[in-house]
Amino acid sequence: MTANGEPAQVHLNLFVSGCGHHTAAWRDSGSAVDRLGDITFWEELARTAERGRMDAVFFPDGQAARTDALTSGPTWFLEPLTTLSAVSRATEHIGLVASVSSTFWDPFHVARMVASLDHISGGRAGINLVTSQLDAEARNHGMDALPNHAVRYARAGEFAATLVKLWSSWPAEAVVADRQGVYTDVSQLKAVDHHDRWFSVAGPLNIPEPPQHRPVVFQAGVSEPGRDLAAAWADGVFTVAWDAQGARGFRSDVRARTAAVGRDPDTVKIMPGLVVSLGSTEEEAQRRRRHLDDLLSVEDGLRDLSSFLGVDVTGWAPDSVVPELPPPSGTDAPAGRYALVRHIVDHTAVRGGSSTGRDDRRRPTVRELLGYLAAGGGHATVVGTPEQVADEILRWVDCGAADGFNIMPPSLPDDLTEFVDHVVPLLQARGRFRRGYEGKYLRDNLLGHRSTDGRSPA
Ligand SMILES: Cc1cc2nc3c(=O)[nH]c(=O)nc-3n(C[C@H](O)[C@H](O)[C@H](O)COP(=O)(O)O)c2cc1C
Repeated sequence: MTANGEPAQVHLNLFVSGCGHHTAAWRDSGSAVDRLGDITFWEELARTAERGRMDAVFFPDGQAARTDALTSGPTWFLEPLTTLSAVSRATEHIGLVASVSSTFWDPFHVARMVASLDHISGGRAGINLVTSQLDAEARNHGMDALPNHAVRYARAGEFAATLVKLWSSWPAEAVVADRQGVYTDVSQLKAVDHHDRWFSVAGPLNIPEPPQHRPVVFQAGVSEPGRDLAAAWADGVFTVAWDAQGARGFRSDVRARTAAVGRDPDTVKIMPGLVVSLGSTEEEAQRRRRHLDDLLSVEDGLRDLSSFLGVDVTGWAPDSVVPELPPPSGTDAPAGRYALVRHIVDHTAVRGGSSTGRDDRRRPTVRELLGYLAAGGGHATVVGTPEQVADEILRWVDCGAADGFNIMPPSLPDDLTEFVDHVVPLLQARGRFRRGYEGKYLRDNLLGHRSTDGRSPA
């Protein structure tokens, strides 16, 4: 519910990933595996998402070739800000969001590139400010390993503060463009003069203020410092949640932190990922999904699962229900991964229902578990009819678990097209999703009129 008692509007982003979020999607005969370097593929996806009136298209990013995984799939992608510059010319309304690493980038570069994208797109740029995750990335940027978590987040906070100062350092009003001879009223320029622990930036930015004033900032970390970073600086949070209960706790915590720093919690939109497989019946949706799961290498999947669990499960039969999980090994297995597998096995409904336990009939089979891990690995998953998917989206929003979702199609473009053609109209018919873009800017469409000037937070 909104403050005036209306049911809340849903927000939807398209979260792109190669041929789709299912790691075996590229092997499907109709996949776009030969188009990953072809800009028209990405333009078409963005146009489909725009036809579905989605808030934004989101391109994740990383800074290392995944040589460990390159044999089993195309894990590369075009550099997102470059790609989005092209996509902006093929679209008119949809927001354009790229991940940017505060660990490897410099705030002046990012402020300049994102301000440029905001100008090019007429006010549709956004970033997902991440702190990066792999030592392999650090080794491409003059480091032996990633800085520790606390250091990464300390730098991220200073990075965000510097970005915001840079974006407002050459106010739009200062550009007079008087052909008699005055281009900029330099008395209105604001020195940045940021000299702190990580960055030393004199400023001002060498581009006038972007149309949105402040391009939209998302954040995607779940740790305490990640949540605090979101509370201080973000307009939205991308998160991962297997069920509504966990998501609800996370959302209320981020909202409380946002209020504690003096910002209106409604100006931070919490958007978990949602993996959606559709069919005109539940059985058809299940069949589509099983088709992708059948393309997975069971051998590779069981090897990865063995490392998650810290015990050898390579002998598990693919089509049997997952056996009782061995206890955590205590030493070898990453605790978060073990907990995730345990949670999926214990809380998953199978018959093609939802990951939330609504249709809880039996535990998943080994192949189904590998499929859940292979498509979004821990993000909420719905396999069902358009009505079931729309119901699930509204159930999460109405119980305070989400403001909307990052839609993660298992296979692209087909699962996106299905979503846009069959789920979006249902949400619109129920009065819960826009039929046209309300605003010119991403910030307006995501946040409504609350912060159109982009000059908050306090
Ligand atoms: C939906 C989503 C998208 C993410 N995208 C990226 C990305 O593109 N690049 C990246 O390095 N990290 C990405 N991350 C990882 C996080 O930003 C963050 O670095 C990670 O969760 C560790 O931070 P934490 O300890 O605060 O959770 C993403 C996380 C989520 C949930």
